[in-house]
Amino acid sequence: MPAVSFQNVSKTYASARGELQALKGVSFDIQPGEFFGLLGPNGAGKTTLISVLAGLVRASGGRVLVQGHDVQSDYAAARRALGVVPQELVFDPFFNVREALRFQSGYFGIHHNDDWIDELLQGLGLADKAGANMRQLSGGMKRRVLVAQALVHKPPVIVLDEPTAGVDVELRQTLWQFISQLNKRGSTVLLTTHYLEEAEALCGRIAMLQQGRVVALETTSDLLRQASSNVLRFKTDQALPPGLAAQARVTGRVVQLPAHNAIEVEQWLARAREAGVVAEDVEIRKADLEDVFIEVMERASGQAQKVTP
Ligand SMILES: Nc1ncnc2c1ncn2[C@@H]1O[C@H](COP(=O)(O)OP(=O)(O)OP(=O)(O)O)[C@@H](O)[C@H]1O
Repeated sequence: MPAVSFQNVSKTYASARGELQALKGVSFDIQPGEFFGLLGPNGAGKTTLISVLAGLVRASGGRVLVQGHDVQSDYAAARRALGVVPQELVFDPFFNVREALRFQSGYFGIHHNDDWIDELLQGLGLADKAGANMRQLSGGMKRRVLVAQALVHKPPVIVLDEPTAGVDVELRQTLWQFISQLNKRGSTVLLTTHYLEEAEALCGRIAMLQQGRVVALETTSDLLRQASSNVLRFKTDQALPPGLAAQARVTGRVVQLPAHNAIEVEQWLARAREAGVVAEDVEIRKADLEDVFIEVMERASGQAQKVTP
């Protein structure tokens, strides 16, 4: 049985400008023990899909099962199997950290949970903050508490919605070490993130969403294999000729061009030179998930419009 099963899920929001179809028939399964990434540009529908999974938003069509439990008709069982770390910092300012975690345990009918609470505090670098009031914690520390809260009932499926948005390197490392450990022990993880290098490093399989549709669903290694094997990168102050501009990803002075081999690299550089473009700091790097993401998004939208993750 899949850990999570999305079956033809659709969601239409009523908005001032009419109806907005945020999800258009999304179907895929996540198997037990997977570390699964859900990627897509802003507005693709990631948070909506996760909100439907968590029972916070009602789907307009289709259904979602968590370990076989329908998130609508069997809400309590589905919710118990899920640990959802929300994007926003929501917390009760009157509790200290340990009290907040005990309270959350009680919500799931779990008493005497201090052994696991201690393990969570330790694993998330919160051990010395157990007695601190939630109000006194920094944003990063609050985020750690949110993760601990989501895990307090030992859910088999962990859902992280952009957990590292705006957090420092140390918290990212602590978080990923701890979540990876839980994943090795058998937990299923569903992660949305705009940090593609994180997704590349952590996720075994990835779904990419665009405008409410799944446009790629593959193992991370298969996705990486699809990419042009290399990328030529250089800096320039000159404008690129149209032939190069159509193929290039340009960020400020930095130009990146897909290149399969040394001949293609030489051809790009020759064309740049002919157009009077002076290339500085030339380097060749391996294609990464960000390159694949951009290729997939451009292919899916059927135009050469540039999309940033
Ligand atoms: N409550 C709502 N009412 C109306 N429209 C909404 C609502 N929530 C989301 N939307 C719209 O649905 C679409 C999908 O939004 P969603 O937040 O799911 O995307 P996302 O992929 O999570 O984006 P981001 O990466 O920016 O978090 C967007 O066009 C958004 O404006």
